Order: sequence, then structure tokens, then C-alpha cells
Amino acid sequence: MNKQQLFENIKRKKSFLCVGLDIDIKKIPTHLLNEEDPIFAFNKIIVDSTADLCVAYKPNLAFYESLGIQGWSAFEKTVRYIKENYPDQFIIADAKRGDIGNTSEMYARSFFEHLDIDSVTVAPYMGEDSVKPFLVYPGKWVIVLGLTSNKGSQDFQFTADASGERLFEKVMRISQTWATDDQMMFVVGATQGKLFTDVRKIAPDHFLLVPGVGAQGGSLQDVAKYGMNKQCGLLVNSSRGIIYADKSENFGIAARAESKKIQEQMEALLQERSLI
Ligand SMILES: O=C(O)c1cc(=O)[nH]c(=O)n1[C@@H]1O[C@H](COP(=O)(O)O)[C@@H](O)[C@H]1O
Repeated sequence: MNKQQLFENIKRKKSFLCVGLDIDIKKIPTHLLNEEDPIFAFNKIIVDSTADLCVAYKPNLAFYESLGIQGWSAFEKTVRYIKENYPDQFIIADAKRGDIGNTSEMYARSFFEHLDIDSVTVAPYMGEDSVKPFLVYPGKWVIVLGLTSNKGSQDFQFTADASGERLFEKVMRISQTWATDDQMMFVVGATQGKLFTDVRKIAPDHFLLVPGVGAQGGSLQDVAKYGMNKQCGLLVNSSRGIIYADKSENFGIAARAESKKIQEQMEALLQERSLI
């Protein structure tokens, strides 16, 4: 999927919501534990309940890998289920990979060859040769960590060099020379509010993956105010706020209601900017 297609999906669905599939086996309704694959059974209901309200899904690998082979199998089944039933969805493997080139090549193979996933999150700390192996797949995306949503983002990301350039700015300025904005996005946490203005100075046209609304308390209004561009340019993720909106057997209905609430806010924000 390219950038224009992603924007078309956003306009058609009046939504730039990404549903985070961060499934903790300890938090899913107990009746599902009798299923052969409880995590996949949970995901199927979440996806079927939300697919018309969102444009992307983001399974975070940690939640699957924590269960070993069973978790990886649930991850693969989930990706295949989305691809087969909702081919317009943009799938993000949130894996935060990145290693020497030879190793990154293997990570890229597992997400883009073994599985036909659209994008993978990558930590840029190891530099160009750790990111480039993900960029040789036409139509596939790398989502580089820019300015993260967590408290620890203060530890390194704001450190400025002699010229005043902060580390997150340097990361975003340099890494965008490795690929076009049809292949690269940046992660910017919703909790960073006004700083989206600074991000947009460096990356005016890139799509941003924005986690941190919902459970982490980031403001969708601020993200749109300071971060939206002429192609929307935002994929706003919520995981726990949607998937655990209700912990009973009604979790699918509750996840849909929560997604609908966010989608309606997004529709209003897109209208305000005359994008729909
Ligand atoms: O790369 C990410 O997606 C990410 C970056 C970041 O800065 N902050 C952040 O929360 N995330 C991920 O986004 C999701 C947020 O989940 P909730 O806080 O439950 O909505 C988790 O999968 C996080 O690992």
C-alpha cells in the first residue's frame, strides 16, 4: 500500500484509527481459554467488530512472543485473517527491530516474505545499515522511532548538540534521507502534544504512527491540531483502551463502541481540515 492509498482509505472510512492488538492472555475473558487458540479467537472478534472503523491494526510482537510458539502461531493466524478478510487494512508489526545489516535482513524476511505484513517498527539507534534491509521491499514500510510516548523519552531524545538540534530531530532528519515518505513513517507519541509542531518542521509530509491516546492519556485533539497535514498524515493507535474496554463476554461490542467514539472524533477533525 502506498501513501495515497492509505489516505484514500482514511477518507473513505473517515478514520485514521489504528487498533492495537496487544493481547495479554491474563486479561482476556476466561470463556475464551477453552478455545484451541484463545488469542486468535479474541483477535478475530476484535477485528470483526472494528474493521469498518479503522484503517490499520498493530499487533505488538512482545505480547505474542511471551507465549512462545503458541503466541507466534496466534500472531501469524491473526495477520493472515486480516489479510484475507480485510485486505484494505494496513498491518503494522510492532517489533522495534534493528541490528547489523546481516541480521536486519532476517527480520525483514520474516515480516515481509514469510508474512505479507505492510510495515514494521524499527529502532534507529544502530544507524543506516540497520534500517536499509527493510527498505528493499516495494510497497513495504519502515516505521522509525522518532519521539516516543513514554517518560523515558526525556532521557536521550531531547539531548541537544552544539547547534541546538535535539536527538529526535537528528534521527528524523537523517533517517528520511534513506527512503521516500512512501516507505518511511515515524513514531511520535500522542503524549508529546505541542511538540508535533517541531516534528512537522522536520517531516511535514510523512505519515506518523501515533500511540499514546487512551491508556497513556495523550490527546487526540492536540495530535490533530499540531500534527495533521494535507494527507492527514496520522495513524493514531489505541490498544488497551479498545481491546479491554470491557473484560466480559461483551468485549467485542465494547471495543466497537470505543472505536466508534474515536472514529467520530476523527471524522470531525478531518472535516475541520476539509480533508473529507
Ligand atoms: O512503537 C509503538 O507503537 C509505541 C511507541 C511509543 O512511543 N509508545 C507506545 O506506546 N508504543 C506502543 O503502542 C502501544 C500503546 O498501547 P496502549 O497504551 O495500550 O494504547 C503499545 O503496543 C506500545 O508498545
